[in-house]
Amino acid sequence: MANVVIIDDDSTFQSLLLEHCGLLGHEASLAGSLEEGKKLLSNHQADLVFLDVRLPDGNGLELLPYIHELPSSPEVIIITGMGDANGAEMAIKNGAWDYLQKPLSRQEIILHVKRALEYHEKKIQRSSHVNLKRDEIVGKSKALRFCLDQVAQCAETDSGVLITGETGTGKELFARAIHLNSSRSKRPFIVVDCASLPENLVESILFGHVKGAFTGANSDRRGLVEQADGGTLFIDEVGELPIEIQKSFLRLLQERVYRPLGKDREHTSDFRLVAATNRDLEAMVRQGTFRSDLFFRLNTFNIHLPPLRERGTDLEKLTMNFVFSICRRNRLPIKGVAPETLEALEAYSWPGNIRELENTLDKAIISDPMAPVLYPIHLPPEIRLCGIRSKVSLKHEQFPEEPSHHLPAPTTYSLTLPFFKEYRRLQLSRIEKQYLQRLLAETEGDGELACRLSGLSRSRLYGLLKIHSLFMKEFSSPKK
Ligand SMILES: Nc1ncnc2c1ncn2[C@@H]1O[C@H](COP(=O)(O)OP(=O)(O)OP(=O)(O)O)[C@@H](O)[C@H]1O
Repeated sequence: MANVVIIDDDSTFQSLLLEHCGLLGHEASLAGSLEEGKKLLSNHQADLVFLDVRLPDGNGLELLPYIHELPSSPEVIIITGMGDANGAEMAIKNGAWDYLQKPLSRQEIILHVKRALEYHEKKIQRSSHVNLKRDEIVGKSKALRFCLDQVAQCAETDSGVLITGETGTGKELFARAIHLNSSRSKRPFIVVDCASLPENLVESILFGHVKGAFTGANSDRRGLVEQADGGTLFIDEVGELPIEIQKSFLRLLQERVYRPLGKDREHTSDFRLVAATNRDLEAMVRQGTFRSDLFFRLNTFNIHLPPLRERGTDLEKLTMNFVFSICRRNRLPIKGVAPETLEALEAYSWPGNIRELENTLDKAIISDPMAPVLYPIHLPPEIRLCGIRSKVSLKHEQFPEEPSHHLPAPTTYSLTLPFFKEYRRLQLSRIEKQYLQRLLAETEGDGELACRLSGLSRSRLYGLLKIHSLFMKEFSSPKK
């Protein structure tokens, strides 16, 4: 039995859908407006949503991004009374299952409900993260979850995979996760780093050689391709593979045969290929520095890892994990992370991605090993500056209604909580400052009015403004 949510204010259509969902053995719930629909979806594990475009309190399509983020990731069928091509485009771009126009016949309703739910069930089975071994992959942003779904998809097949993404985004980590989740997980995972292959030894390292095959070949050597037999061969930095070797490499991928140097017989190896690059292989093909046939062979299934700056809350999770493991590795007490430090880390663009984050935290912790909390002062100047710049630009924005608490979800801080006193002091100071800034803005610098509104005495208000480096023109010097 599946859960269907119907968000439509048309009572005839509501009853029609209710009746047919019931006949198919599914449970259906009703909402007549955007607001009701949102409430219903937040309390229901929906599998399928029928969403009307014209609702009394707005356009139904506005709900799409929200629905997309729901943990049950339901399918959405957009219903509209009149054809609207722009709406359809937006709906499809936002991942809607279908876009239908009223009136709908009984058969049409049954067909669409059945198809969408069948697809949904398969999707859920495929992307079940419960069984996916994530290795050390930290994060649960939407962008990362999408890549994990792709790993789950690959796990069921033996096809080649090309992982792309900027440096330090975790390409090797993902390659290992693909191996770990595949039927080859008990066999070797062999890494070939094309960027560090000495040009004159590429063939020998990949394919092996027999003693005496060339000057310096003092003994037989098994190549990496042979070692990968039965397992996974991970070709890292494949864009660096010399053009001269690309031809024999293509043959290896097509036929799984190779010839060790000095042997007259060809050998076979049964490996799964996973390749990775931070270079634009298509551009290299256009420039003639990468073979197009090899590119097409590698690019059977592509996983593109997003840069850290596009992973939202993952940065905080990664930071907490790294701080914990770096402190453990160096036998230091586990440090806390001040909210300002997180803000500075979040404001930085991380061209070196997760590797750069880990290295930065490593240096920050070692620079002051006994400090119980990591403050911005421990960070490199360029990252601190980003934090300061973002704070300055925030000042120009409207003040938030509620003070932001910046206490991460309990799980993220469970082992790296800052000291209570320190945390309390920082939060109080932040809230005080926000209050004072708002007071200054609302009273437009009128000291008397500010005292009346806030209930603070003149000297207390002056003192607080001074602490927070704020300025009110009528308070340039306190009255004695
Ligand atoms: N999601 C993640 N969770 C935890 N650690 C991660 C994650 N992604 C990457 N890392 C860590 O970041 C570092 C860099 O990852 P990795 O070597 O896999 O990146 P890469 O994309 O292959 O880099 P390059 O392109 O430079 O070879 C490693 O220490 C890895 O463990």
